[in-house]
Amino acid sequence: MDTVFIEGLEVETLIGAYEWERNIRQCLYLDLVMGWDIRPAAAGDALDEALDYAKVIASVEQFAAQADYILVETFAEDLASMLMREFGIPWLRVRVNKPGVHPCVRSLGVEIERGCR
Ligand SMILES: Nc1nc2c(c(=O)[nH]1)N=C([C@H](O)[C@@H](O)CO)CN2
Repeated sequence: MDTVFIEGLEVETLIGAYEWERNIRQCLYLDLVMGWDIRPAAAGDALDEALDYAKVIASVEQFAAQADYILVETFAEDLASMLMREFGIPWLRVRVNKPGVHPCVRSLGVEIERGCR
């Protein structure tokens, strides 16, 4: 399956299990790989046949701005569901990187795949 990807999308959101995290906004870095047949868009050189990554970014930013989760797991699940529903994406991989959590770790988080390839 063809894919459209977005790597290292930086968003700010309310997320975390600890008390000190409930009053701040933190940065997450998101990597998205989304299944999409790119042939119709390529054949007509037509944006309206493409999975418009500018629209995906806008939706993700809106989602993150309104989100309030304890776990990165829940953030990833709900983001994946929203994108599949809103854009008709049949399969995707969502990786949520939460930086600066541990002094010995550059980044940690979760990666999920949902839907059918
Ligand atoms: N599997 C997870 N473990 C932890 C999470 C999480 O979201 N998923 N979150 C935390 C804290 O919020 C931590 O990131 C704060 O530094 C701990 N473990």
